[in-house]
This record gives sequence, structure tokens and C-alpha cells, in this order.
Amino acid sequence: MDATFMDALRQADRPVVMELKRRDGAGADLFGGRSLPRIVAAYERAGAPCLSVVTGHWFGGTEDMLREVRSLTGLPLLQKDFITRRRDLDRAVRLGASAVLLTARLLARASLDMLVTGALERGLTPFVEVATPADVRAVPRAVDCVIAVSNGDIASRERAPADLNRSVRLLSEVSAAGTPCPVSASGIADPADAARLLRLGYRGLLIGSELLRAGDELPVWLAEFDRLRQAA
Ligand SMILES: O=C(O)c1ccccc1NCC(=O)[C@H](O)[C@H](O)COP(=O)(O)O
Repeated sequence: MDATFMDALRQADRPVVMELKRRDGAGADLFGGRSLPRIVAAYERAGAPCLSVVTGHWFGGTEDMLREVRSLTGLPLLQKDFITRRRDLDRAVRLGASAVLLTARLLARASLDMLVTGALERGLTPFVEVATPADVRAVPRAVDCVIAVSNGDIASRERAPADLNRSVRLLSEVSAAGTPCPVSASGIADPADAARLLRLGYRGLLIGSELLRAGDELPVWLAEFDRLRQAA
């Protein structure tokens, strides 16, 4: 693995972080009997620049999933979990993560500062998720962070409907914060919405449920996304 998570995403032709998440917010299975090697191979064939692995148990995740995905691919990996302490960062490194999710609305400002600094010291890209202007203002060292606008609602365990307009509303603030890599994450279900978010100025998207639900039709979903991006 040579590129950092942020570089891989910024340099990608198709800048989609493709996610492995066992269950959606309602508890529905997203793997459909497919193994991790099969899903990772499909994402690699689809040209994913980096992957996200949800280890959080709300979504059926485990650390073993991340360990196994690390053994299957050299792509940079984002660990999606509730990371709150320095020792979580050390575990992420040991598991083979290249980036860690830090959810601004769930962390006190001092904790977010400590975790962003700690992640960078360990060579991890901080992938800071925000949902409000106050969250954006709280991100330290934004120039070194991916800042992702979450369209979902983690407080409801993603059971509430996603709001893609949040990405529209927050883009200018996120860009002004100085991140080289603004991302829109969660609830992106339609190739047309995905294409529109990149056209607006997002440098990357993070998509889980819909790519997993697409199953063998993943290349079709992505081809439509590419067609709509180019049609703009
Ligand atoms: O958002 C969090 O704080 C979080 C913490 C631990 C595990 C998962 C978490 N969020 C869930 C996600 O990030 C979504 O899986 C991801 O954005 C993809 O969303 P979707 O495309 O709607 O499956």
C-alpha cells in the first residue's frame, strides 16, 4: 500500500469509497450470503480507490472483518467505528486501517483535537464526519483531514431518512475550512444523485448500502453513474 487514503481518493477516476457493511440501520442483511473475498474482489474490479469497513456492532461489524479485508487487498481502508480514545487509534493501526472515522457530533472538542492529532501522528487519515456548521467549525487541522458531510442520522442508528440536501447546504463551509477532500457520505442511493454531488464540488463519495444491494448489478449502477457524470 503506497498512497494514503486521502491521496488515493483525490487521484481516483471514480472517487467512490466503497463500503463493506454487514447490516443497514434497520438490521437488514446487506451481504446476501456473499463472502468478504467476493465483495472485495467485486469492489476491486469496479476500480475502488479505497474501501470502508464498518466494524461498529450496530451494523453487524467486527474487528475481524477489517483484519480479513486487510489480508485480501492492498487498497487503503477506512475503519468505521466509534473511535473515542488513543488506544482505539493504536488498534486501528494494528488492524491495518489507513483512515479512521471521527464523528464530530459525538466527540467533545478536546477529544476531537486529540484524536485528529493522534491519527496523524500514526499515519492515519482522519475522516471527520460532520452534520452541522458547528461540527465543521470544530474540525482541527482541516487541511490534513477528509471532511465528510454525513447525510444520515447516526443518532437514530441511520433509521431516519437520509437528507442529501445537507451535503448541498454544507459544501461551501466544508470547503472553506480548508480540507482538500470534501466527501458526501451516507444515503446515496441513486446514480443521478451521486453524479450531482460530484458536480457540485465534492471530491469523493462514500456509499455502502446501495452498492451492496446492487450485488451483481454493481457494474451497471456504476456505468450509469459514469454516464451521468460525463453528460453534465
Ligand atoms: O456515523 C457513525 O458515527 C458510525 C459509527 C460507527 C459505524 C458506522 C457509522 N456510520 C454509518 C456509516 O457511516 C454508513 O455506513 C456509511 O456512511 C454508508 O452509508 P450508506 O451508503 O447509507 O450505507
